[in-house]
Amino acid sequence: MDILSSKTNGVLTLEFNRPERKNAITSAMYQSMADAINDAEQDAAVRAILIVGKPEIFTAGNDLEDFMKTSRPADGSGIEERSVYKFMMALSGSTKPVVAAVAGAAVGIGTTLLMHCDLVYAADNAKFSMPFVQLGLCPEFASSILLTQIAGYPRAAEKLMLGEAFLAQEALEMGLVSKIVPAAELRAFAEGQAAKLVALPASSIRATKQLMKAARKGPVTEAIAAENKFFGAMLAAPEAKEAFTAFFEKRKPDFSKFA
Ligand SMILES: C/C=C/C(=O)SCCNC(=O)CCNC(=O)[C@H](O)C(C)(C)COP(=O)(O)OP(=O)(O)OC[C@H]1O[C@@H](n2cnc3c(N)ncnc32)[C@H](O)[C@@H]1OP(=O)(O)O
Repeated sequence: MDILSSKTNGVLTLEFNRPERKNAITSAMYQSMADAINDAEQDAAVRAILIVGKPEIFTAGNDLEDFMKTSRPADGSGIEERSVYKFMMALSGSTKPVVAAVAGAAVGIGTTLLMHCDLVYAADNAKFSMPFVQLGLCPEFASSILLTQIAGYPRAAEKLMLGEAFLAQEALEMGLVSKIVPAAELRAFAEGQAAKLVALPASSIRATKQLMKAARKGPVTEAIAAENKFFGAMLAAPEAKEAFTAFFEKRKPDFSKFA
């Protein structure tokens, strides 16, 4: 099972469990997380959701083999049928509070998804990156506007254009994470925070989350649609093919031949 899913004491826990591939996320993994979150939405016994990885890796982002294999319409149409979209819509639309605990690398969508969670805890070994441009791609799932809101334009531009990785302390300073926790304590700490949410009045949590997210709902939906139009075309373009091939050939990509 590449995603471990369990419901215990009012918490749905989703755990990335593909360490041999650095928890890279396949279509099947997105689908299984989407199903679990949608199921939790209908289950009054679930009062919080916790997303975790392994102590050494949160996730290496979208599986690059999946990116290479999957052909999509270049105009970005049909996004609703894709499992990554189903997962991100389930996550960003969830009325339950979502806690994320990040240890090790959180790459690409691994960092993007955090912007759709409520409480984000980082281990002191956490490392974030959004190397979309390095892959010949562009930001997705509203990271183009959410990171800008969180971190301010110049810092967001540095992270989204240069795609350089940044550590837990910088993520805390820019407002991407709620707190840094020693790596050995991260899981227990995040579970404790989720347990606190479970004990609080669910209706108050729901209302608070709805109010806090209301202003960004429309812009997020619009950004996702706009990003997707670029993303679909870029995924099929030679720049991305060169980047994916270079990754698996363990060499630097050569973009010099593309205008
Ligand atoms: C819509 C969503 C968009 C996105 O999410 S875009 C982002 C896509 N992700 C990436 O570009 C990250 C690619 N991976 C990495 O950069 C590195 O990995 C890490 C920094 C995460 C870890 O580096 P290290 O510890 O040196 O591990 P390793 O030797 O590179 O990886 C171990 C095995 O895991 C496979 N793997 C790693 N990431 C992915 C991936 N994203 N998709 C598919 N496979 C992946 C490798 O190939 C390798 O495999 P083998 O042992 O056979 O050489």
